[in-house]
Amino acid sequence: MTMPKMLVVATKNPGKAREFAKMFAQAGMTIKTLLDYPDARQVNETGHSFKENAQLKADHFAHELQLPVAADDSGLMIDALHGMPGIRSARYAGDHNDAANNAKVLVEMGGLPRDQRGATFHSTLVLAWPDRPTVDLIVSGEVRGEILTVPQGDNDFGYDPLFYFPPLGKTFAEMTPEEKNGVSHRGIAMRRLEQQWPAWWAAQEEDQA
Ligand SMILES: O=c1nc[nH]c2c1ncn2[C@H]1C[C@H](O)[C@@H](COP(=O)(O)OP(=O)(O)OP(=O)(O)O)O1
Ligand SMILES: [Mg+2]
Repeated sequence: MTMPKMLVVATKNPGKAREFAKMFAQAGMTIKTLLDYPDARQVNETGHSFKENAQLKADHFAHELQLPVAADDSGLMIDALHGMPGIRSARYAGDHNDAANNAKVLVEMGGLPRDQRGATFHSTLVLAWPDRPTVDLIVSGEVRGEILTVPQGDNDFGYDPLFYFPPLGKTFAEMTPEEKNGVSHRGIAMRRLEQQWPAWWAAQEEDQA
């Protein structure tokens, strides 16, 4: 079976792009992202679950680019907010404004004590072959943590400065890329994808031949 040296990850988020570049490099692959295809037609994330949105993005961009594509839909589910912002994480307080989103989380959680600040980061990854939406490969990963009352750390990706991971005693924004990939929702999903994609890929290529 022949795995490609290059894969398109259908994301416009530079934080995700950075993490995927590193993780795929370890698997011997380089990636392109939507930042490399500025003219690609966009898609609205109208799904009702991480899985639906990841599938929507993967299928749309596989068709649009006529290439195999991986997509990630992810977000933060806060216990005390009944799972919000969840699939609305990117647009919780305004479109893709990380600072405003973080500020809104802090306001909504008010002065809740530490034992009521639990949260889950979720990532669903979908690998899609152009125009064959029924054979998507789907994996997911989750990690538990606590929402701090004050942001901590320099990594500027999304909710990372608020997400404290007790086993390492720091927030995702205070971790090295290796540390974060080692424990994160996206890292877990990625390792599940790595186990499954060679067989999946071979089956798609066989189908095409
Ligand atoms: O590891 C993470 N560390 C911090 N924040 C994170 C993480 N993972 C997801 N998040 C946040 C970012 C965004 O507010 C939302 C994802 O929304 P989501 O639609 O999947 O991504 P996006 O719109 O930023 O980029 P795109 O859809 O082009 O991949 O959750
Ligand atoms: Mg999005």
